[in-house]
Amino acid sequence: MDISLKNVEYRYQADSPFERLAISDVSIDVPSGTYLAVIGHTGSGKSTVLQHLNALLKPTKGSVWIGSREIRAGRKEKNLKGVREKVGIVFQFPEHQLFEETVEKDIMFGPMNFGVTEQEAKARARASISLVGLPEEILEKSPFDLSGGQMRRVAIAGVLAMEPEVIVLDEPTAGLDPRGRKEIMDLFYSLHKKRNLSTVLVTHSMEDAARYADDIVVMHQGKVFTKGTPDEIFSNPKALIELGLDVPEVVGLQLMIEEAFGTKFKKISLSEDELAEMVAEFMEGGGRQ
Ligand SMILES: Nc1ncnc2c1ncn2[C@@H]1O[C@H](COP(=O)(O)OP(=O)(O)OP(=O)(O)O)[C@@H](O)[C@H]1O
Repeated sequence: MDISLKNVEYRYQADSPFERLAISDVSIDVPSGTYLAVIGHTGSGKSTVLQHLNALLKPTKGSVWIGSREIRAGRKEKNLKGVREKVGIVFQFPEHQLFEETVEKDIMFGPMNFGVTEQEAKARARASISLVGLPEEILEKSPFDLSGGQMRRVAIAGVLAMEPEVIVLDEPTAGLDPRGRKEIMDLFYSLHKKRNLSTVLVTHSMEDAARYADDIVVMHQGKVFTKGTPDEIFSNPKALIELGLDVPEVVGLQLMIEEAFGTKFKKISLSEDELAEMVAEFMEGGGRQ
């Protein structure tokens, strides 16, 4: 299922004295099966964009296509259950939304809310708990007896149990230790690859954007500043640094070497091996390229 934002504007509390323009003229495509990262400084509009992807917010100008359904500004939209079911959002700290007395009931809640039978919801709970790498026994436990990392996985299992066609991740690893972060990011990447699950990742981590995404959108002050492949985006690291963003460590190293020698590499690379080769060549040439 493709998703497409076309010239979207969104104003919070529109037509009130508290109106606030959050995003404007935002056009973003998420073709079926792609992995898109959305990066940008705090307040640049990432979460606002994200909530348009399953019609939690409706544009105040422009339109959003979610599969064959168009959500257009100024039009009353009825029955959005269908699109909400197909686009699962993992919000920041999703474990804060756990509330049932057992893990199983928590995971079953979403599917049953969308009309899935109890038996089918139970089967989905078993399947999704194993997808997130937890043992089946955990289904009988209270979510509140689990560790923080396990709670996060249970909350993610709840979204996966909806069997979405697109998954949207808002800083899904916030608050986890580095190992937990990598495990969760690898889990989403393998779901993306194995099931061709379209994935949209909102992140402050340039490393994750560079490592996992096919395409990156950089938001700045409510607009799309630039978009492209990781190689394209990070080939101009100074533009990102001027926006107050980090760059991946390997790109930062290249900038440091360039500054130290006062010369430029022919290109910026995201691969550590390529960097090692470039540095070797650079040194052989006496620090000139
Ligand atoms: N509920 C709201 N009411 C009014 N203004 C809001 C609301 N939510 C966000 N905004 C404003 O909209 C703009 C974009 O915010 P948004 O949360 O989309 O940015 P963000 O890039 O996701 O930030 P962060 O990285 O901090 O999550 C900001 O100016 C913000 O203050």
